[in-house]
Amino acid sequence: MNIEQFIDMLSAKGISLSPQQLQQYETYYSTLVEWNEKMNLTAITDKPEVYLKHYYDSISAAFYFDFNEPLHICDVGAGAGFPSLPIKIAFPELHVTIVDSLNKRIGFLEHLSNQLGLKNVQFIHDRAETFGQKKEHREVYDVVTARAVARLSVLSELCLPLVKVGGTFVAMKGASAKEELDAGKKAIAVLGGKLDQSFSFTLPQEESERNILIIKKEKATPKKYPRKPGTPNKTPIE
Ligand SMILES: C[S@@+](CC[C@H](N)C(=O)[O-])C[C@H]1O[C@@H](n2cnc3c(N)ncnc32)[C@H](O)[C@@H]1O
Repeated sequence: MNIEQFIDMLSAKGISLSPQQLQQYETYYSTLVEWNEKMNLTAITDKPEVYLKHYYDSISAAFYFDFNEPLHICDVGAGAGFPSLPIKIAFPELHVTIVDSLNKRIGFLEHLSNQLGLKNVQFIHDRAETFGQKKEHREVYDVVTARAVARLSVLSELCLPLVKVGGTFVAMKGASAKEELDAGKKAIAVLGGKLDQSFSFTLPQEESERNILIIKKEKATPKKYPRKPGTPNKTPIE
């Protein structure tokens, strides 16, 4: 996907980008590729592929969920910033907290955020299992996002405790979404969530299936979740 196609396809979805926002995506790309030489951030480095499989794919969540409000989102296991940073560039009013268990990636995100001049972003080095037990992060986020982090049953245990009651967990999944949903139904219910809607689509210019699951937080998550890493006999809630 070249930049003109990126602009046109987003515009067709009602998302228009200013020259400054387009410059931010360009700076994101050059910083990502530069730091990727020193550390493992992404296997995708070809520019049109980054625009399609990282930026456009990340922003596709906004085709199904309205980010056009000053919501506070938490992105669990964002790695090199996906999906939350492409979304933040497109919707600058958002407040974004990223939690990732790999400190090197947090270092990259801090540098990137300075390069991009992002405001209202926070990067935290922690495991979601411990982060979600901290009072200041538990059940406070309007929206929690996650892409390519874990199976839905496990991911729900990491993400739903962070969502405030009435808020939303947006899980970005591949072709295994239906099977993961079947296996994850119990976990979602135990953790206080309920599947509201799911959307299946393919990215432009390629065939692989994408699924966006919109899971509403209906009631508080029991205090024992998320269980700590190393909890004896810990198996997914399935
Ligand atoms: C495969 S990468 C995906 C990164 C990004 N979400 C994307 O779509 O490109 C998974 C990321 O999740 C982080 N991660 C895995 N388990 C985690 C946990 N329990 N708590 C916090 N971060 C975690 C890893 O450090 C890694 O950066």
